[in-house]
Order: sequence, then structure tokens, then C-alpha cells
Amino acid sequence: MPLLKIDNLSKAFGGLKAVSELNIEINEGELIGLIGPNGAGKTTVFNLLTGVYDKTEGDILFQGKSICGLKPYQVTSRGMARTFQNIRLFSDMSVIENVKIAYHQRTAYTTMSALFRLPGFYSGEKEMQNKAMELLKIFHLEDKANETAKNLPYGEQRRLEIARALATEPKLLLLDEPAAGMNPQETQELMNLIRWIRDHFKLTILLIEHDMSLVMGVCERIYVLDYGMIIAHGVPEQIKQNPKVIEAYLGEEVV
Ligand SMILES: Nc1ncnc2c1ncn2[C@@H]1O[C@H](COP(=O)(O)OP(=O)(O)OP(=O)(O)O)[C@@H](O)[C@H]1O
Repeated sequence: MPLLKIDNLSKAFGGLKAVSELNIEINEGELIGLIGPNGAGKTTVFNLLTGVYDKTEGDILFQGKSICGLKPYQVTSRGMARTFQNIRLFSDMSVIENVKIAYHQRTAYTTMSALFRLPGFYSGEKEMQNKAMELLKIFHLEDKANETAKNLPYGEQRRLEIARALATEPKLLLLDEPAAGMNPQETQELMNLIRWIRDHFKLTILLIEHDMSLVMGVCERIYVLDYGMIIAHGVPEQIKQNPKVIEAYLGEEVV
């Protein structure tokens, strides 16, 4: 059974079909790319997967169960987390608070123990603090734990967003243009980090990306969207040479 099965999914905005009869299957542990020209429908797919938009037609099965109609927080608790094209951090909160907030969805202590500061609350808080610090270390942000999120350089804010998504302990991680705004060296480091977190956390990853060197370098299979439809699907070597893909990018260098 695939971890994620997108089954004939469509989404219309009035007369515009942003996503049209989409079929995608992703198996546990895979690292998959979703690419396509501007306006192809990639972010709409993420919004459909995470309960931000309601589908017009079709179904989304996650671990064999339909997740259509669930609210974003319910999708998160089923084990799907995402980052955004435009970074969405709690910008006035500290770096570590950003991560701890995500852990709150997963902590075992009850409202009663939190209200009355019972022992369960303190052990829960301590555990959360330790786990958050561990994540920050992985993303080389431990020295910035108490800085205000908005004061971090752009590349670090992007890494913090991924750390925060991981704090919800997802099975499937959706990354929307993780390398946007990064220089080539940062992009290379991010590529290594994405592979590493997939292996370390035994994750499945679906990523949207315009940076072709990142997509081709890191993804095992790639789906190409154009006008809401899949025009190509395969391993990076097949995608690079696919005439429909080259045409969709209007002669832009695909690699
Ligand atoms: N909430 C909305 N209301 C109306 N139209 C929308 C909405 N969201 C997206 N669209 C339209 O759907 C189409 C697909 O948009 P989407 O943002 O999913 O593309 P994309 O592939 O992510 O593009 P980009 O690479 O530029 O981010 C576009 O024509 C867009 O204008």
C-alpha cells in the first residue's frame, strides 16, 4: 500500500481548473519531486493535501484512509507536515519557542497537569525542551535558540521552518520550495540535509522546487505538472530528456 495515493484529484477555482485528474502514488521512504512552470498547480496540490482547500473531485488516501474533508490540524495529527513557499514562522517568538509550539501537538501531559503545574507538566516541558534543542542542533541553530525568529538570516529561517515541521513527528514531509532565496552553497548543504533527515527520521518527502540542480540531485522520482495535469513522471534522467518537459519550460535549461 502506498503511503500517499492521490486519486483522480481535481480542484477548480470558478472556471479555472488548477488541478485536473491528478494521480500520484508515493511509497514509504521515497523522496519525490513535484515540478512545473509558474502557475502549474503545485502549491494547490499541497493545499489540497493539507486540508487548506477542499477538492472539487477525487480522493486523497494517506496510510490507506481518505483525508479529504479534514482540517489542517487534523491532517497534521495524522502525520503530514509542511513548509511554505513564503516562510511562515511565529516571527516575534524565539527560535526554540517556534519548535516547542509544534511539539505541543504531540505532548502527553493533560490540560489539568499544565494548569496545576503537576509533575507530569514539568517532565513534559523538560522533555519538549530537550527534544527541541536536539532538533535545533541538527539544523545548526542551537546557538540561536533564544534569538527572535525574524532576526535570523533568510537561509536559517528556512531551516527553522523545516525543524518546526519535523517537531510534529510527521511520516510525510511536504517542502514547498525549500531552496528559494538560497545561494548555491546553501542549496548544496540543504540538499545533503534533506537526504540526511529522510534517512535519520525514516521520513517520506515530497518537495516542490524550482531549483533544478536540487530536484535532479536529490529526488528519486519526479512528477511534472503543467496546467494542473501530469505531463511527465519518471526518474531524473528520464525527466531531463522528456520533450514535453522541455517544451513546458519553453526552452529553459531543465538541468
Ligand atoms: N485561492 C485561489 N483562488 C483562485 N485561483 C487560485 C487560487 N490558488 C491558486 N489559484 C490559481 O491556480 C493556478 C495554480 O496556482 P498554484 O499557486 O498552485 O501554482 P504553482 O505551480 O504553485 O505556481 P508557482 O510556481 O508560481 O508557485 C494559478 O492559475 C493560480 O492563479
